[in-house]
Formats: sequence, C-alpha cells, structure tokens
Amino acid sequence: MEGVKHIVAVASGKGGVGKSTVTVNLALALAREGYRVGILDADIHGPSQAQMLGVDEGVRPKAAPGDNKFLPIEAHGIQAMSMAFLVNTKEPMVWRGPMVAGAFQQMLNQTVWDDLDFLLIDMPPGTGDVQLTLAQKVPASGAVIVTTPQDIALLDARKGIEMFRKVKVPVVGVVENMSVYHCEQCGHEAAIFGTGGGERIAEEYATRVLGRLPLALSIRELADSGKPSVVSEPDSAVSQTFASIARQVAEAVNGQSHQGPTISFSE
Ligand SMILES: Nc1ncnc2c1ncn2[C@@H]1O[C@H](COP(=O)(O)OP(=O)(O)OP(=O)(O)O)[C@@H](O)[C@H]1O
Repeated sequence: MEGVKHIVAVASGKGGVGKSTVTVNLALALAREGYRVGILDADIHGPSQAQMLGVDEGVRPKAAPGDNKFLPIEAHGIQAMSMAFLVNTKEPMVWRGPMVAGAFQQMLNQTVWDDLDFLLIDMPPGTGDVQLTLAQKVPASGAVIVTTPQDIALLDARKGIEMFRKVKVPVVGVVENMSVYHCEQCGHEAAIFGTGGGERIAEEYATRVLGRLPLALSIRELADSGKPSVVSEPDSAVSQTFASIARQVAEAVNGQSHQGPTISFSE
C-alpha cells in the first residue's frame, strides 16, 4: 500500500476487551521505538480512536492533492484516520454490511499516509461478514489478537484467530488484557477474569502471548482522556509491557532482530 510498509491488524472476537486501548498504546510504543506509525480505526459503528488520541469532536481531515484524497489527523506523533473524523459521532450509524465495508475501503484507499513503517488497523469487534471482508481486503503482514482471560472471551478470540488463518494473515500473538486487577490503594491483586487464558489459546494455535496487561484504573482513565499510558506514564510497568509487545510485533513483522530503524548521522 502506498506510503505504508507494513499493515498490522489488531482484532478481538469479543467486544469491550480493550482492543482500541491496546491499539493506541501499541502504536505509541512503536513510535517510541523510532518507527513512523499510523492507526486506521476500522470500527465504523463505534470509533474510539479520536477520543483515545485526544482529537476534539469536529476536527476534520484536510484535503490532499489528488482525486478525493485526504490527509490523516496527527496526534501524539501518530497519523490517524477514523470515521469519527468524518461524521458526527453522536448520530448512530445505521448502515448495512456492504456500506460499512465500503466506508472502510474508502478510508483505506483515500488516506494519504506519510511514509509509515506500521499502519495498525483497529478492527471492529466480532468475526461476522463485515470483519471477514475487512480481513480479506487489508493486505496485512500480521494480526495481533486481544483477549481477556475468561472462557467466553477466549471462545471468541479463537474465532478471530481462525478468521485470520482463513485469509492467510499470520497471527503474531495474543495480548491478554485485564489479566489481574491491581488495587492502586492497597496493592491487592485479584484475577477477576481467571488466569492462564492467553497461554492456553496461544498454545492451542502455536502462537505466543506477547504480553499481559492488568485491569487498572489508570489504563482506563488515561486512554479515555486522550493521553494513553505510553505517553502519560512512559516509565510505568504498563508502558514497559507495551514497549516489549511493540518490539515483538516489529521483529515478527520486519522479520529482523534489531529493535528499531537504523539511525545514521551526517553533518
Ligand atoms: N487494562 C485495562 N484496565 C482498565 N480499563 C481498561 C483496560 N483496557 C481497556 N479498558 C477500558 O475498557 C473500555 C473498553 O476498552 P476498549 O474501547 O479499548 O475496548 P474494545 O475491545 O476496543 O471495545 P469495542 O468492542 O467497543 O471496540 C474502555 O473504557 C477502556 O478504557
């Protein structure tokens, strides 16, 4: 794809497991590693990247030279495109599948990305027709599956993995979100959604757990307020987990072992 080296899909079978939160933090962690990163929010019905990147309601992309092209919106050094930049998000999008797939394809083909190393696609939740069409249309180099550890989410995560297998997109690994609840007051920890789910599914599909993130008030507050953990608390354990996930994704997708782009200096 023009202006993009690698496309990585971030998906979950089940909704509300933290896919958008993981996408935005992973994008910011890749950027901290020195890569040029973009996010395409493919969640047409419930786009959340504008809020998570702190882009105000009503900000619209500028037209770019060319036929019906537009420039992505920049936030925290990330290039982004979302339905939220094109429509009024307070109005419900009552669209059928083909219209959703069409809107997604327009965003994919008409955005002028500026020299990206990675474009992360925040996929809509589920594995229905629309998701399968999107998975087929996106020339992705890899997919990251986000799940919570309980059985009901894992069941749906399996479907997500199967979907990418069908369209021959390699699954880079699984991110287990909301693994353990960590009380910020007393330090008590509780595995509210169970334990070991990510590992079980990774084993079953011969893939790996890229990282485990706690259920933490700060992750929600920071993402929902437009300044996700990786920019607000770059040295926290959560941000370090995202850095490790980012390195593994970059390595798997680049097929090389170095931890960032080569930087050279000249006079
Ligand atoms: N590890 C976490 N700890 C606490 N809150 C979290 C965590 N991950 C996500 N959240 C919160 O849970 C809510 C849902 O997360 P998010 O929107 O990322 O999920 P999603 O899977 O993308 O949802 P959707 O199905 O709507 O696309 C958000 O308010 C987010 O801030």
